[in-house]
Amino acid sequence: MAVAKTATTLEEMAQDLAERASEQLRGVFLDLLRTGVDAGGESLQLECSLSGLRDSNGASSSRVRIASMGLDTRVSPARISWSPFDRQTALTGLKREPSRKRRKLTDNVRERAQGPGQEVYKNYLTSQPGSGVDTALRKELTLHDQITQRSTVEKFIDGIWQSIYSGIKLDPTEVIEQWQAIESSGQPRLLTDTGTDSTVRSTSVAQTSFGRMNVLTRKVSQTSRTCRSLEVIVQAHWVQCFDDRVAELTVSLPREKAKKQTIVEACVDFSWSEKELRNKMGVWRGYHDIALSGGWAALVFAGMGLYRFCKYRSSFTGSTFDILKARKHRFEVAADTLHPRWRQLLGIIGGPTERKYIGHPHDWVVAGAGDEALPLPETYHQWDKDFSYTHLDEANIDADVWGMSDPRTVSSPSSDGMYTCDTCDEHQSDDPRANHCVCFPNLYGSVKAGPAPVQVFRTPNGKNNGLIACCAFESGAAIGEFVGQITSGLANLDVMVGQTDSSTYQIWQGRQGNHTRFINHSCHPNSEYERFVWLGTQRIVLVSKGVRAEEEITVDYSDVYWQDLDKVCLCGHPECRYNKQSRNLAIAPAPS
Ligand SMILES: C[S@@+](CC[C@H](N)C(=O)[O-])C[C@H]1O[C@@H](n2cnc3c(N)ncnc32)[C@H](O)[C@@H]1O
Repeated sequence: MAVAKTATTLEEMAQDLAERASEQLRGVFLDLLRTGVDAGGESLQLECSLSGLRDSNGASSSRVRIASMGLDTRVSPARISWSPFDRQTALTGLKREPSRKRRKLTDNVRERAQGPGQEVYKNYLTSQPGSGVDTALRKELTLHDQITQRSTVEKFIDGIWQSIYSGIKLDPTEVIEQWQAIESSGQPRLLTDTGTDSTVRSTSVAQTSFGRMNVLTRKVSQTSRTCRSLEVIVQAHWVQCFDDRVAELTVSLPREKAKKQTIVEACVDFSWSEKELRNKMGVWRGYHDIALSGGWAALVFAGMGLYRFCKYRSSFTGSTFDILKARKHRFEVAADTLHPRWRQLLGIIGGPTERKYIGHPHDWVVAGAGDEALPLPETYHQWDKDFSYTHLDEANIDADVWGMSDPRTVSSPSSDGMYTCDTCDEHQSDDPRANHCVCFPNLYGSVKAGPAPVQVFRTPNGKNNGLIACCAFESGAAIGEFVGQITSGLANLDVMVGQTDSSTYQIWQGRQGNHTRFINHSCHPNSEYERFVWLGTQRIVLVSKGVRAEEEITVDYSDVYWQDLDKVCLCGHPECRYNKQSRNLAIAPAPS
């Protein structure tokens, strides 16, 4: 392949090819491993190279390896070793120094470790003691680690979920407020005001200015994020207007001429060269296509990777758009319920600003690919016409049963008024500045993390609703506390039984609780309940055993639950203990 282009373009092309090839090679090997290929104890190497490249003097350079993957079937389980785009070799091959831009773009190692949605993979890397990220990436990865690597599309979708579930606040009024603050005084007001913001509670001079700087930085970052969203909305909409103008001109002109004339009109208005406009248009069309398939929420909440995703377009395939289409209503449920004002941003292009999904995120049950979400009560009407569900953040004690006492209490504070964690031995406190226990930081002791990135979904196989993970939960991460009404004496209802040295209690979630209420049983679950004591009170926490994005979250309800139940388990696992066959066999074993 002879290439005669500028260094930047060539490097970009090599990077683009490397990314595509790496993804393909990995897929090929993973498919082989999944089908149980018998490579006869061999070590195989698959390589992808660029050859015929010329350096700046026009001389041929050596072959440049852009991706390589090894499969070692001599070990069990078979291992894949992966060498991504080797910038050093590639650029030596091209006899050119990496440009500053390229250095950033090709630094996929760091991006892989830091990009949104990389929790599972990131933890693999950081769990290698003393290993630098670069060396860790080159380490041999097990099949499981390889599978948990996310494709470009999956990473992009992770980015959307992460920003929807993060604390970012997208609100056009913020932009106006910040602008007015600058215009009215020309001073950085937050730095000179006495400050009434609740986050500014400092005492020393440095603390005071740090606190104010925190507030200013938060507000400006938020404003900038909102502006960026406005920018991509306008640019995506511009593409629609461009297409409409071309269509209009096509009535009297051949299509190519109509397009050309529309570009010229735009260049005049933008004061840009045609090349500049065409480059921008390519990216903006990407924004337009994302909004068209995944809805405006997908575009507005796209993470940091949006520009890159649209610039390189290596994942712009029909299946990517199908994946986004399938999630459109799911993104909207989360965006509407967690960011009630986000649709106001669409006002800038005269788009619809009315919220579609109102209420709590779990007031809605997301349905099959591309279907609108259903109101939660509707999904229980066949059993209870008046079904309603109260969302709780904390357990609620049934005073008729327990009066003013909490049956979950297991210990009192020590003489200094502090509680110590019996797992990590550190002080616990609801004040993040005084807390040292890091056992479940997304649930206790830290600044409250946002809601867990999970949705109630319609199961396709007769279990009614279930809980689906939008993002991966690495093994050991808390998915939520089992929150409901703390009571006792209920019979014939699904309850969690809790026990301390002095009492036995039930947690009932039938009509009040949190998302853990919707978790189904599996004989091969991906999460489990753990007891944990927070501030002297027993808590039951749902902990991941390694949940992947888009997977149903399940637990094992235990044999005690199923024993005398007149029900069949629908978990579908090959080793299901309570499916129709297992139950029939248990009742009438086949004659030997
Ligand atoms: C705590 S709820 C889970 C959410 C429930 N699917 C719903 O729609 O409300 C427990 C109930 O879900 C159903 N369920 C959970 N796991 C199941 C499984 N593996 N097979 C069949 N039904 C299941 C049973 O009806 C069970 O009583």
